[in-house]
Amino acid sequence: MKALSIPDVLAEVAVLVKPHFGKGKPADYIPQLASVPGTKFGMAVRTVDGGEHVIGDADEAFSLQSITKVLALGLALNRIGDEIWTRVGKEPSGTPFNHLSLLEAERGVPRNPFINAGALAVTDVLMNVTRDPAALVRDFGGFLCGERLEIDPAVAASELAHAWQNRAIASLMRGQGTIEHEPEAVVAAYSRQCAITMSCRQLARAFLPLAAGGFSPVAEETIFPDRLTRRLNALLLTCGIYDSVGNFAYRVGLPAKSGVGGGVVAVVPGKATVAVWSPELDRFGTSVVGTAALEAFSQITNCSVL
Ligand SMILES: NC(=O)CC[C@H](N)C(=O)O
Repeated sequence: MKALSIPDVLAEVAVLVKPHFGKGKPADYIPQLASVPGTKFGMAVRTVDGGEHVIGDADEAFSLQSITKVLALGLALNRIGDEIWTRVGKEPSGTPFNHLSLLEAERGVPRNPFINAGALAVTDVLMNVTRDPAALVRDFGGFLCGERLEIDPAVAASELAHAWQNRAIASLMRGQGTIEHEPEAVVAAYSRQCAITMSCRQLARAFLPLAAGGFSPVAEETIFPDRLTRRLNALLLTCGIYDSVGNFAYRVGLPAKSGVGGGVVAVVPGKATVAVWSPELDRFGTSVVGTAALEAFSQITNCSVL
């Protein structure tokens, strides 16, 4: 990264993203998320050497949604290791995150752990080690950011009440043997996991091991071996932004994960994590302003890994 100070960069980014408000819209298929004001914008940078810089609504908690899939995968890899890859692949899907078409054609084995099918398979694995996988993921995230986290019960209930597509995915996988537990229980656990909330500041802290060779400066503990950290970043780079991951890599050039709550967290390996939140989404389910902010950040600081 260039020598420009990070607070100056954040201030510049906040100006540059202004024209992008109003171009997307908050998720409406989970009704509880539709009511979050589209004008929200927060951003946090945490550097591996302890720097922390925030701007805007960076301390307001938002719904993590698919960003939790990275934490769940990290837990599953730590608990059962490479066996996870017998249940789920490592390829970009090229289809929307909640689609079934490939799943049926590919015998119930999801393309990757970050589409809904893959995340449901990971939840199913975690159900073998705990009765409450969502609480395990919440507590893991809390450990990584050094603060207690919450699961928003209204968001969890709202998603579960409308989770017909995810029920279909889970049923298909149960039929094919990719998941072992009752589809309804897996979908309920997954919906609760998606409803975990964090602020940008907490999110940047929680993902710091992915920028620091697996070590968490916040928890003062090695979370992942270095090789696994590289592999998680490879998955983020190729599968973290669903079926617009190519466009995101072209514009931002960083491993990252988005969620339909409007959060996006990006990793600058060896240097920092950058978390941004803004609820208006593009048609692929990623924050419009969040992507623009990370694109500006990456360009100004010249931190793209590509
Ligand atoms: N892309 C997302 O954030 C999707 C998560 C959401 N809970 C779902 O399953 O549809």
